[in-house]
Amino acid sequence: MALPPPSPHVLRYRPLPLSLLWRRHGDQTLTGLRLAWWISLAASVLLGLATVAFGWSGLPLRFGGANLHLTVYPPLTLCTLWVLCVGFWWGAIPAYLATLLLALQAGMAPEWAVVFALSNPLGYFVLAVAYRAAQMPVPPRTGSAVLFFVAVAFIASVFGATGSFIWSYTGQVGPEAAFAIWQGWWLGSFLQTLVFVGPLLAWLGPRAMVWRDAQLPRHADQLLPRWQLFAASLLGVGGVLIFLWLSFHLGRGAWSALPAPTSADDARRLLQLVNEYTLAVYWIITVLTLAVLFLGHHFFTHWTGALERARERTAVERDLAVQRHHEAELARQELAARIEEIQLLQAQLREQAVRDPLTGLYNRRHLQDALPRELKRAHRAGAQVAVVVMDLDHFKRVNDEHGHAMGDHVLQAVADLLQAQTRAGDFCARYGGEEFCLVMPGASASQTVARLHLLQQTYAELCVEHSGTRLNGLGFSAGVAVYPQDGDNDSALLNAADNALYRAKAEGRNRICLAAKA
Ligand SMILES: Nc1nc2c(ncn2[C@@H]2O[C@H](COP(=O)(O)OP(=O)(O)OP(=O)(O)O)[C@@H](O)[C@H]2O)c(=O)[nH]1
Repeated sequence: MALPPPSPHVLRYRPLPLSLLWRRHGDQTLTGLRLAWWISLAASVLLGLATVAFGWSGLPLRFGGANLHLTVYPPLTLCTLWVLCVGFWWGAIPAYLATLLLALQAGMAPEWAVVFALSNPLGYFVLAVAYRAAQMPVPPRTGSAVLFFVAVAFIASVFGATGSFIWSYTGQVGPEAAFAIWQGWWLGSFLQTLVFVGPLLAWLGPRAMVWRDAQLPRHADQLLPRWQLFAASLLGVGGVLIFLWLSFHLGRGAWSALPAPTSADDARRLLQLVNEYTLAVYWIITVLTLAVLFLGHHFFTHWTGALERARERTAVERDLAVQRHHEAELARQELAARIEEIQLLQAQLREQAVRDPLTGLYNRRHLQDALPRELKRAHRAGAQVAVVVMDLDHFKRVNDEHGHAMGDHVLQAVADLLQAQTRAGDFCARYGGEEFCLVMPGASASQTVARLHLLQQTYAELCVEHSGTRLNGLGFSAGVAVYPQDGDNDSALLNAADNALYRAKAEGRNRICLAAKA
């Protein structure tokens, strides 16, 4: 069945708790996993015992000019797969039991066998910590995953091969044989890991991990504790140093145990020992080169990835900022339009508050505000201000004889006339029903009277037409008061003009009276 390619985080090392062997996980019973583990445990023990029974423990091999006794240990392959695909304890326990029983069967003293069996779990511990710390994909399917796998497998093999010393010590072998056993042990488990575990892990690993993640979905990526990174680095450096030290120490022991060469055979043995001795140095150089390659590749991809992510983030933030700026500009324009609308409405309201709706002239309220201002200005300038109160004559008759609508038309016509015939700076207001007030800053009494006569003449000639009725020959009376001589404030002036108007009405209408003549 073709599997979809698993995401990189699925392929990272994620140990499962051993408690899954006896505890339920949600509604998963995980029977298959448990059964597989028990079968592996039994197989490891049987294969371990068979190693001794059938004498598989060492394969003589000539490698790089050195004679080696490669240790072959099948449970190692099985248990390493469990460690990397499922978790440390899942592989460490079968490996420990298999080695323990093997050692006892081989006749090792039980107190030594108990310690001896710890060597493989020690190597597994190194594997597990390194994979957890590096967060590398476990299946060696990419260049950096292969480099990492080889480097870590070497260091784990060195730790796992520490059992060779107990084996040599309890077996009472000489220094020369001890060196050969050590070399064969670590190299055997290293090659086994590369040749069997590597390909199996590349093929089986992704399937096992996809299955594991489907059964036991991960909740969140846990941040790795710093101590694990530190421990992994320490184990890596420590493993290389232990390997160097042990190889040199054992090599020197084997060297000094050799008798001085007296024959060609002795010289060959010496040469062979030198070969084996230098092989250790080659391995260290190889592993260090792999480690440097891995780290270089890892850091390079990490940094370029971080740079790429930062570039993408910056581009997204820049687009966002441009979009926000655009939105802010739109909002600003919208706000400006609204403010303009409000200001227009406010101006309209202000205008409505000071205007008379029928004639469009200023109303009495505005007159009360504006007249004192004009008087103050005139006071500062030492100027005169003429205030006229005018009243249409016999206006009641217009209403009575031609209707209220005609009356309104006449009022509007008077307002138009006043606005047309007043100078800029003068202003007119509707003072009452058919009463108007004209304020003429800077005008003298005579100028005002002359202007009013002109208005009277135009008004008399005016022809107002409404609903087929024409009306003309109209007149008005007016009273004039001039600041400052007729009053020094608005109400005094209006009173004086009102009184003059009263006189004009009393004297027969259609005339202009000055307050000064009272
Ligand atoms: N059509 C109309 N008539 C108004 C308005 N305001 C006041 N009037 C009328 O104006 C008339 C004023 O009448 P009066 O005060 O007797 O004055 P008059 O008839 O002009 O007489 P004199 O002022 O004495 O010449 C009344 O009939 C009011 O109803 C208005 O807005 N429209």
